[in-house]
Amino acid sequence: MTGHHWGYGKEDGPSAWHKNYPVAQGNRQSPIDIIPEEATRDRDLGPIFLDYDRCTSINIANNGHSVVVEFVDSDDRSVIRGGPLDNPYRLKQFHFHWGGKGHDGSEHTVGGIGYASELHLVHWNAVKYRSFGDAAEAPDGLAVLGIFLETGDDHRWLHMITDALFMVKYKGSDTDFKGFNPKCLLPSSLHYWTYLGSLTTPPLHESVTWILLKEPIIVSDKQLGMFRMLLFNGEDEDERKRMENNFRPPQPLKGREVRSSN
Ligand SMILES: NS(=O)(=O)c1ccc(NCc2ccco2)cc1
Ligand SMILES: [Zn+2]
Repeated sequence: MTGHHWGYGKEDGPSAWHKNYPVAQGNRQSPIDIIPEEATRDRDLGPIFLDYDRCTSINIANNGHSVVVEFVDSDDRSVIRGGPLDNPYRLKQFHFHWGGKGHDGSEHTVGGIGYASELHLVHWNAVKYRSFGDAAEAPDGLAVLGIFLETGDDHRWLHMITDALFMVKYKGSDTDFKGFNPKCLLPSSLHYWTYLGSLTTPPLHESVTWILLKEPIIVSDKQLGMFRMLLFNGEDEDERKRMENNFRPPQPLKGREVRSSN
């Protein structure tokens, strides 16, 4: 891996990340396999609140690892709060992880079962830290809301995203993406599992309070197939590598507790 280039291939994929990022073998790595019957039902664990009504999306981009929608995070206009969180955390971006055609591509698994895809809404603790970068290096710096995607009928709002993917086919491309509220991507229930973990891609910082919704959203095979039109490589590179299987497999639990909302 020249420099700190990493990917999802045989040579630069998750099994090689520890060479440049030794924390890959740390004690609070993500994702994990969630075993529902082993999760602790914690009566003190209240509901989460997603105040996204004044959220401001900026753009959609292909960063060579996933497709990312970024938000204005210079004030508390869109935050997640409650549940396991002691402060409100500001929404910074969301992105997806997915598999190859007919293959699962979620990062977390539930009772050893994967989903077709997983959506991550990334938030940072702006009460305690001055920037996302600083928060990303702190044990209570980030909160990522994970939502599983299961295949079935078309998702009524996902087309807003899939319609824009042709504009960001190549690594390093981005385009305006204003007025998108991720509330439209939530399932009906906000019941969740939560545990202390890490970023699931390098730099793999152990700074994430994970909040995983139990109820998946339903998207169609066709919609998911649109994500596979994206490429890992830039327009200038001669090799065309379809962006798929951009997920890290489950990591050792190392004695961590997984809690369940009521
Ligand atoms: N898949 S995820 O939700 O755990 C996730 C979320 C955000 C980042 N950001 C990468 C980063 C953080 C600091 C510098 O660069 C990486 C991974
Ligand atoms: Zn992610």
